[in-house]
Amino acid sequence: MDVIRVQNEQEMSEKAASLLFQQIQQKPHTVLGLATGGTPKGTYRVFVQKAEKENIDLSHVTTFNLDEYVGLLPSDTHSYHYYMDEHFFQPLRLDKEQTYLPRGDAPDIEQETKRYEQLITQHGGMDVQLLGIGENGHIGFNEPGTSFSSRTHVVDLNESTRQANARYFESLQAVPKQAVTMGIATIMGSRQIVLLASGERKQEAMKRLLEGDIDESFPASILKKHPYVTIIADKKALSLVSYKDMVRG
Ligand SMILES: N[C@@H]1[C@@H](O)[C@H](O)[C@@H](COP(=O)(O)O)O[C@@H]1O
Repeated sequence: MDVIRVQNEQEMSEKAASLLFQQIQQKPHTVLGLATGGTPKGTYRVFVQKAEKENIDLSHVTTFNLDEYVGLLPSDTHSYHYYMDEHFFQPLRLDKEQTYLPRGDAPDIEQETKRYEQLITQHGGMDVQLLGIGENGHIGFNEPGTSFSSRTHVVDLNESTRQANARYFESLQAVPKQAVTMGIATIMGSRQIVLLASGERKQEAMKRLLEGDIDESFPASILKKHPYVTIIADKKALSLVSYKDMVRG
């Protein structure tokens, strides 16, 4: 894993957006794997600004998001569909046919997990997958204990994850109890992975990621087995990491 240490969230966002642009420049038909949460918002903002300013052609890009809450309509302001429309798809004027998320409102949710996994396969998998990290090491919504061989599936969200995400809802009760997420093997199938982390809230997770063992109790640890992972993290997120020699920037 290549670790790039940056000063702050802004620098993290600029570096991440640049990586995405480089990828698209090299391969206009790029399949991007996208993430939600607070962490990638800055990356999307910088990306949108640069795409507009430089009039970058994104017409051949396809996107697949990691996850979606079960039971929310795409029009629900708390859904990841809505988040992506607001921060990325609409500002970039991407077509519905180029942007995919699992449907949390599908009548047959198990069937939806299979459909989504097949769609990813049909598109040849992701070229670059953007990831955040949960405080408990989850990636996508793959909670601790998820099999490393998992494909897109339905998960019961941990109480700690629901609490961490309650800030986006009116109350903890309003946070859905389930989600559809790409599995860990689905994520690992991406040809490149870029994991972002910012702020003190992530310092324990980054320490365990960089210094701990590969274990299903900490889902992100599997990334150590991927040949092409770039971690872009700010000083605060890396403040507990003692393997300074792993860290450049
Ligand atoms: N499903 C998302 C993850 O993809 C994200 O990485 C995590 C961290 O979110 P944040 O970036 O807001 O800390 O939150 C959610 O659980």
